[in-house]
Amino acid sequence: MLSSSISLGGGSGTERELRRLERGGVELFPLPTIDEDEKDRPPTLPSGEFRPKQSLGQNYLSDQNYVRKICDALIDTSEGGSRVIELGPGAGALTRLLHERYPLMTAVELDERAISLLSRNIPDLDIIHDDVLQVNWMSLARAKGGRVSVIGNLPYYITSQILFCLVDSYPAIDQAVVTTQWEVAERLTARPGDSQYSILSVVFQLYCEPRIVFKIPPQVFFPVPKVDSALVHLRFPQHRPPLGVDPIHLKKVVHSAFRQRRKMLRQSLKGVAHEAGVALPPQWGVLRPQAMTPQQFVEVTKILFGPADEGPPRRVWRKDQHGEW
Ligand SMILES: C[S@@+](CC[C@H](N)C(=O)[O-])C[C@H]1O[C@@H](n2cnc3c(N)ncnc32)[C@H](O)[C@@H]1O
Repeated sequence: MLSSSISLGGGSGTERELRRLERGGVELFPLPTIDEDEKDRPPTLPSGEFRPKQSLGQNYLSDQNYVRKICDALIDTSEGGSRVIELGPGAGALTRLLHERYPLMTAVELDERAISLLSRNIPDLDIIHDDVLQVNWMSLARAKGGRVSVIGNLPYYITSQILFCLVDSYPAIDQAVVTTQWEVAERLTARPGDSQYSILSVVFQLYCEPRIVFKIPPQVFFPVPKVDSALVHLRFPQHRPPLGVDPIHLKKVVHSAFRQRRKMLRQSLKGVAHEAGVALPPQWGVLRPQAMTPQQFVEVTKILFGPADEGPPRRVWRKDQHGEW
């Protein structure tokens, strides 16, 4: 049962109340109410529900302005929003507004406590109770009749892995509007020469068009994280030109090059070139990964392994185990 609620809308009174409840051993859980009259008020925090689990990356959105801004960044035109997929709805901060706009949306959540709460508060919400890393995006898009739009305030402990899953299933994805740590957003969008330029930059800029929509301050989450966040928009082009190489080979090249990011390719790709049985031409050997465009990584792969069909979408970029890069 939902019991007494207190406002999470900021102010020292709220903070004091939270600390008092915590000291009293009351389990806290930030739940935005779904009462029509309450729509524009700050979210509320009923006691007696459940405590945010750090192990599930549960930092809940507690600021209605940001809830609205995030939802506004998604434009999906499928009928009833049937192709909108929310990852990690939690207590429903985004879900409430998304479901108003996209009544046929689907949400994927692992935490049973959140699922039972959502089922009570939004009874006709379509929920998949599963690990987001187990979602078969190709089947889901087939079932939905087309490429899907992904949205979510992501659990940060698996952000990159979730995003790599989307890349591995690129034909199934139209767009993704997701929160990430600010540093991850910088890496996704960094250009050659930037200090944040990394594997993430190369891979995501080859498969989609990543863009930072806005910065998000820590204070709009509960519990308050230690880092800034960003809303990132990834647009997956419907007709991306084929890479012209086997993505498994490309992964070998990109990973080996960035494993020794300060070294020239003639050093960092020695093992890969040996495996391919090809000597890297000297003009390529003197390059360093930090200065290479994403397309140049494709070119090096082509030189070493030859041109190839990209093959069907499959697990290439995501790791086998949970974990960040
Ligand atoms: C950062 S919270 C966001 C909650 C809510 N959308 C909000 O903005 O307040 C991340 C959510 O992802 C869920 N989650 C964490 N790991 C998951 C996984 N592997 N599969 C599905 N959901 C997961 C958590 O339970 C939590 O509800």
